Amino acid sequence: MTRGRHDVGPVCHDGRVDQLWEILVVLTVVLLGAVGLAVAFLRGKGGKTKELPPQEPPPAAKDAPQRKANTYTPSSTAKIDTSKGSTATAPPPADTDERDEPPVRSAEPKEKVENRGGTAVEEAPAPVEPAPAPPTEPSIEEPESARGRMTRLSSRMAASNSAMGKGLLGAFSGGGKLDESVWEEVEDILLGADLGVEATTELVDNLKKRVKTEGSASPEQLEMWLHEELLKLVDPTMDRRIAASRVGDRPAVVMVVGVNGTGKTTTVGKLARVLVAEDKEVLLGAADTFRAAAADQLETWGARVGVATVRSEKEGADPAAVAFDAVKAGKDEEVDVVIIDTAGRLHNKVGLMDELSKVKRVIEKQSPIDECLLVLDATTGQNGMRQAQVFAQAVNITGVVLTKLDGTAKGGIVVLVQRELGVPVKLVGLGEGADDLAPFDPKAFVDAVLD
Ligand SMILES: Nc1nc2c(ncn2[C@@H]2O[C@H](COP(=O)(O)OP(=O)(O)OP(=O)(O)O)[C@@H](O)[C@H]2O)c(=O)[nH]1
Repeated sequence: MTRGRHDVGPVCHDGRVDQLWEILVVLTVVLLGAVGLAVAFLRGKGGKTKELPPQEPPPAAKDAPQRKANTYTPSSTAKIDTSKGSTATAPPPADTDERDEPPVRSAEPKEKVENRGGTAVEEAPAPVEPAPAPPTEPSIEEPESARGRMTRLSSRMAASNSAMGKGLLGAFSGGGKLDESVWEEVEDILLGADLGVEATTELVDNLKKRVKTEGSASPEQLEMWLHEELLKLVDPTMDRRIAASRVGDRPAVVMVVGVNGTGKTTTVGKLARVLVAEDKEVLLGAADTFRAAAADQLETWGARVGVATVRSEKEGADPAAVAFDAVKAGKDEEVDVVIIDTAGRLHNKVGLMDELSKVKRVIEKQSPIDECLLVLDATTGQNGMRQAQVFAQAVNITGVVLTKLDGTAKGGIVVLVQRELGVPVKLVGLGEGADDLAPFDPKAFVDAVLD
């Protein structure tokens, strides 16, 4: 028994131990299961994509300055920022995991990257091979050189003035039979072309004299004399140079005046192009503060050829103050020439003339005015001449720009205006194109009219 008990004893003891082990195993399994569930639960929760707060735009985009209008800031440079399109930089890395990769240059222009704002990171353009920078977008136009423009544009003058030339040559085609009716016809044609009474009489008288001296004349001979007499009237001896080079240690100052609609602002823009083509440093002054859009128009003209514009952001600002600032800036920046656009319209004529005189006086506190160009619309004929006289009383006109000569058969206005004002036509506008302004060449003009 004892043995049995003894025998049984250990068996009983072993059984309890087994039970204890079973309980322990079950407990362990339950505990592990609970831990597993907890971990799974936590994982499941944390495994979901965390909603990120809205991303800030990449620093490059956020901090990049807004593209400024081409407005001159006297304290900084007179040149506009011509680097548009040339400073394209790689966008910031799309993901922190990729930061170790070498920086690449974005194939896209910087502007586009900036415009995307916060989404730029996710939509970063595919990097391109780190290669030489892509060619920059040409943002500055290269204006046509002034030389040869008259030749290019003379066909436009010929087209509109061919009636005058054809009429004159037709009148003389009879050769020797030059009776009074022929001379009257010639006079009518010249007067119709706005040559003016004085110049017309002079030309006809001179031709009559030559015919009288020679006894008779062939149509070819008459054509040659007509050419010579017209050229004499247009006067190739006048100095038609534009004062656009530095005078000593200051820039040349060019003031542009004229009635609104004659093409003044357009002419200032075109003139800037002519001068840029001649490697001049130009600064524009938008002193036409009467018409709100005039400064924008001028600024756009300038920006096309990399020329800055001094302007006021305030509509109706004092034009004299703008002109003063422009000339001062031109001096500070040591440009070659400052061109000032002025208003052509005010509530009344006296007001306009007073304003122009004031602009002139105020500019002269900074610098003498080297050139004062009057812009005249060739299509307005005698009416334009009356306007010219009014301007000539307010400011000292040194030259005339005759615009829209492409659209008129009245080319004789060139002679008339020079005679009435005693100043040369220096430039002619022969179209709406940016480079359709040419230095006036008397011979090319007469050739275009008669050929
Ligand atoms: N056909 C032709 N059109 C021209 C010429 N010059 C200027 N124009 C046009 O004339 C119109 C008036 O030009 P603007 O420069 O705005 O005239 P503006 O004298 O400055 O006018 P305001 O600013 O109102 O004083 C524009 O449509 C020009 O394109 C030219 O030589 N030929």
